[in-house]
Amino acid sequence: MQNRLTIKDIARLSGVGKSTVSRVLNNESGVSQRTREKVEAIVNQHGFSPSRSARAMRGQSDKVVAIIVSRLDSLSENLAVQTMLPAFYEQGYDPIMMESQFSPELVGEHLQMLSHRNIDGVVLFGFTGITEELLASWQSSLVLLARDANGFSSVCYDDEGAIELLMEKLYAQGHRHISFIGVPHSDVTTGKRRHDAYLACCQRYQLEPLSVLPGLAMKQGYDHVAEVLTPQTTALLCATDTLALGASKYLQQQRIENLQLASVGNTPLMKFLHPEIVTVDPGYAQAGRQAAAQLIEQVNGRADLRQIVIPARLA
Ligand SMILES: O=P(O)(O)OC[C@H]1O[C@H](O[C@H]2O[C@H](CO)[C@@H](O)[C@H](O)[C@H]2O)[C@H](O)[C@@H](O)[C@@H]1O
Repeated sequence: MQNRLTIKDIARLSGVGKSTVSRVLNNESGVSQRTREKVEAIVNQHGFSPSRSARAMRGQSDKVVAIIVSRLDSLSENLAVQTMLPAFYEQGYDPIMMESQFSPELVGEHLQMLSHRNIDGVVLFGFTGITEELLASWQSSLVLLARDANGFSSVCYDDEGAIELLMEKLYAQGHRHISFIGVPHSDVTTGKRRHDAYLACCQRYQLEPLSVLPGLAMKQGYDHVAEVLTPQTTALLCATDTLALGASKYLQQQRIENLQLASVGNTPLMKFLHPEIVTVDPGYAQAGRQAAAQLIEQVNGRADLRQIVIPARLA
């Protein structure tokens, strides 16, 4: 019933004009107490709420934001979303969740749909293939997470810093044969930046690098870890906790016990299963909070576009 009634119907049922109903709905002055109560009674009786399009035409906000994650099963993205949601709720925003599956086409479709729905803003977990052109009309109402783009607000992780901290720690522990399992360079952040940082550290510490870059999936960690294990290897640096979980299953099955694992993530699952692992916290929780705060400030005209980088820290 709620969706079928229009302001015109409420006006007719209340015996007043449309503009009076509009004033009551917007809590504006110029309406007598008696009329206000009469209109409110009709509104409540019929569970009426003005349509999205009517509100949009009046330039009013629905206080709805969209969060486009890349994968609903990503541990790291979930940690960021977990702090983002309360930050939005606190400010009266209803978040809706969508998934891109790393497809720029799907992001384009989602954004097009959202632009028809009077959405206030979007937090987009960015990835390789997302272009400034694709996001062009969202400049003031979008915050990118995990990736930056010219002319857009973003909250990024310090990929190089995270690897440097881990390499420093492993080197200080006496490891001189540190292998690396990561993600292909087509993925600029988790892939290229983390691997390049590993190679640079190997050069700095005069270590022989040995790496394999299978991808983001746990099974890939399991399937490929053997390729970087030699009789000399004493430590294995994993670009993500998920890869480390896959690798550790392999090590367990093969009863390889004297290898120090290290990874970027510090996710609760990793801490629970492998408290002995050396991890770096890239700041997923902080990133979620900051992205939500930036978006809210931005869409309310209280903040300029900002590029934020969350510092990594040893856990
Ligand atoms: O295995 P996960 O818990 O999913 O963590 C793996 C990495 O996920 C994130 O990076 C990936 O998604 C980003 C969008 O959120 C994308 O920009 C990046 O290219 C992907 O690799 C996260 O940013 C990394 O810190 C995680 O290590």
